[in-house]
Amino acid sequence: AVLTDAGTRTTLWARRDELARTITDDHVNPDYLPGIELPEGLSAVSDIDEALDGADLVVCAVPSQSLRDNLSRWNGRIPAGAALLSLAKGIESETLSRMTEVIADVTDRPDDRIAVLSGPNLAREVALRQPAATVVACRDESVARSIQNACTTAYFRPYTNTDVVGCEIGGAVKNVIALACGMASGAGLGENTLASIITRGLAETIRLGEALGARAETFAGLAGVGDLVATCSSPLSRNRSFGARLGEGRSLEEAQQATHGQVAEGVKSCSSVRALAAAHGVDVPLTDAVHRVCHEGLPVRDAIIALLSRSTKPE
Ligand SMILES: NC(=O)c1ccc[n+]([C@@H]2O[C@H](COP(=O)([O-])OP(=O)(O)OC[C@H]3O[C@@H](n4cnc5c(N)ncnc54)[C@H](O)[C@@H]3O)[C@@H](O)[C@H]2O)c1
Ligand SMILES: O=P(O)(O)OC[C@H](O)CO
Repeated sequence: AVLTDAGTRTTLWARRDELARTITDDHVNPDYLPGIELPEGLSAVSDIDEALDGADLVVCAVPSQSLRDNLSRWNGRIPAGAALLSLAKGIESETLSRMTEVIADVTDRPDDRIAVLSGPNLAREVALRQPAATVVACRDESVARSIQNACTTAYFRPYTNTDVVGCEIGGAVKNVIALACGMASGAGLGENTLASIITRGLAETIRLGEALGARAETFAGLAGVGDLVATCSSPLSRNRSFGARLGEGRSLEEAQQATHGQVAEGVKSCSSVRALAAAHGVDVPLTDAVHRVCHEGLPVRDAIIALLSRSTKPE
């Protein structure tokens, strides 16, 4: 919708033909964005060849853990000169790869044709055309600028950056920290706790990002603190809502069922972020606590006690 509003001719690919037809003919996506009118010029198809035909830019918006599988099926059909843009915010479980690394691995394209878009961009608010800013990052700044041009509208303001690693780590780790905020909120805790989690969550994001080669200042920007605050504060966030259900005492299975098939990326990425941090000798106590609650059955109350009983240290 943003690309179409920006004047960029856009074809959406959907797996279900029926949904593709509803988007093209009725300009709505009732399962995911009920009550929102999509731009008239936006069309959708279920045939991947039709979607990719003549594309200059391929925007990958499937969940992180399915990107490799989808891209492998699309690979031979992506036009040779096309740039690829990732919207996904996660770390692949099996390989601990960032999404642009998965794209490079599968498509064998150079880094300067692969970009990421990340920022405080809750889908429903963007689709409602509420003002928001974001970051388009690519190692080649001219590619980032051309993608910026392709998606700038009166309500959507992208900034460019060349720090791909920082933008991707910011996007993946904020989902894990939003789960932690949801857990605290679901357990009945208030704003001091949430602000402490957000701030210390940012500290561990920066530690991990710098260890991976990111620039610290990226985390002070939209793809860092911007997205972290939006996701940790909003009831629209699937990650925060998922954490809140766990904080209320529901099981992982019950929390999963309540998502109605939508993805809360942090549930899988908490384990991959934790493993990535361990591989680089980086301490990520909040991520570790989220992993233990989600995957080792640790009650939220015990996770809070464990976090607060660590030895004290300078900020
Ligand atoms: N929703 C947001 O507000 C938002 C904002 C910015 C970035 N993102 C990121 O975008 C990515 C996609 O999230 P989303 O919000 O669209 O998730 P979603 O769960 O709302 O929708 C995912 C879409 O992908 C499809 N899908 C699911 N599994 C698939 C598979 N194996 N192969 C192909 N398609 C599949 C679903 O049918 C659905 O259309 C995530 O990494 C998310 O973090 C989401
Ligand atoms: O709904 P969430 O938790 O996946 O978050 C959506 C976006 O990433 C916010 O920028």
